Amino acid sequence: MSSKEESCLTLASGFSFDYGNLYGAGKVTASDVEELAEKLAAAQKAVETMRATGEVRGHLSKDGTPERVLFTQLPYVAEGNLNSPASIARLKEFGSSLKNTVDAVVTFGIGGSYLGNKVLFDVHCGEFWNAKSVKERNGYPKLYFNGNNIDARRTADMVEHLIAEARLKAVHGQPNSYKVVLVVISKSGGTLDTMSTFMVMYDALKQQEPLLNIEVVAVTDPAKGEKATLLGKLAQEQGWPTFSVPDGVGGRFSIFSEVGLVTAACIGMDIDAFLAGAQAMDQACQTSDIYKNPAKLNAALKFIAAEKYGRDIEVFMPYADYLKSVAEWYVQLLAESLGKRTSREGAEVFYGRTPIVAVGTTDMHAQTQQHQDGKKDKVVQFVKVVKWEQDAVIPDVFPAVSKLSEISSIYLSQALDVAREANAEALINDERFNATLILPSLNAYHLGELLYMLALSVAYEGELANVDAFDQPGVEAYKRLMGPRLKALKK
Ligand SMILES: O=P(O)(O)OC[C@H]1O[C@H](O)[C@H](O)[C@@H](O)[C@@H]1O
Repeated sequence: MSSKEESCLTLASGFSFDYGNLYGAGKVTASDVEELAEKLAAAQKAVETMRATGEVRGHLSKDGTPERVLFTQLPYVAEGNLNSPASIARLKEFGSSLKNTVDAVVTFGIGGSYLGNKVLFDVHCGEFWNAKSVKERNGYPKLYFNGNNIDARRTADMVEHLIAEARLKAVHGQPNSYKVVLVVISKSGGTLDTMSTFMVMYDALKQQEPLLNIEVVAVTDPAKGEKATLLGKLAQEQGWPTFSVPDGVGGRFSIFSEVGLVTAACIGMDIDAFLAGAQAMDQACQTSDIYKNPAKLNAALKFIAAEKYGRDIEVFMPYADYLKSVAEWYVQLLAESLGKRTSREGAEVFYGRTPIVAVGTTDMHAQTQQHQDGKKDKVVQFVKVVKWEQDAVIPDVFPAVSKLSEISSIYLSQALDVAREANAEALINDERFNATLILPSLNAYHLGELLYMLALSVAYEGELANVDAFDQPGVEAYKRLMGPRLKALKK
């Protein structure tokens, strides 16, 4: 099992996990994995139970009551499920209703209410979406993100920018027709970052009426009455349409729920393909054979790499600019799921692998020195895209300059891949563990596979490390200090 060809798990779709530089002699060995057999069998059972019933041993909600974990249901669109045919149809209708009628959408959210949405935007829209014409955007609106920080300058800039756009439209003969939809996303419904920037922008843009028209959509916990979130109550009072962050789906798993799908709908991304990719991955991960189950294998190898070989930093390094946000999404997933002070029985364990964001080739010119020569405490997780939709050949524009002429006639994607391969090989030549996730192309389906595999992987690793992968009690410490200080400021 240690030869290169055997150390690559490939699914029917072509999605692969190449773990040859993480597994074998001098790396995590087959006997390391065998030694873990008992824990792996228990983890398999626990994940199966979670999938069937939502029950996860020891998992409690913020208020200390047992809470189900339901994200594994999200890829399955069915009557009575969290994503039902009716809910998906409603999302699509919402997306269509924006076409050629809404100029810009601003989504407000942070953490799990932002990071996944940014991934979908980057992969579907790329960097220049907002600079494209309505026709080039297929009628869909421009899309901006806010609330993912409390940044006064950027928030003011965004207000100014939207007003300038509305004025420009007026100058071009369409006065008072600029329409903005503010999509406010918060599971808890009261997050400072999200709500403060929303309130600033809502007020500033409202003051510009009728130059601008504002509509608000809320995405929050669907509880009604007394239990409704602050955002939910506000939406009810103001008559704003709402979408749900369902019970049992934590923020960092919510990309497959209406949280992520509402953004997908706003930009015309293929929701069905995205969920189909996630579903295919969920099915692939139902086998107990670790060498056929990508999420379980990833979890086991990384867990052993950390516990036995001290490699408890994971550098997530896609070779693609538009996948940088996947690395940022993964930071929350790994940090909040596995960075835990105590085991499920309450003993201090201080578990966790520290996530680092990197992008190839960019960070080969910045971080790689450290990965290659620094402490041997990392696993570098590469992501490779096989087929690029656009791919330029480097032209021989300066034939007299031999160094430049030498790289001509090569595709940019080939140069990128050679760089990745060389990086991976140089690292493993010095026993620096790495692995590569391979996407046949950058589309909604393979993105669904990738994100779901990573989400399910932390569920397995939580079991192996015996920590609750679905809470985040550590984030309450600063919140307890912050609350009274905010109140004091008001006085
Ligand atoms: O969706 P919200 O309730 O606004 O929460 C946004 C984020 O807030 C906190 O920081 C939590 O630690 C995150 O897990 C969560 O994703």
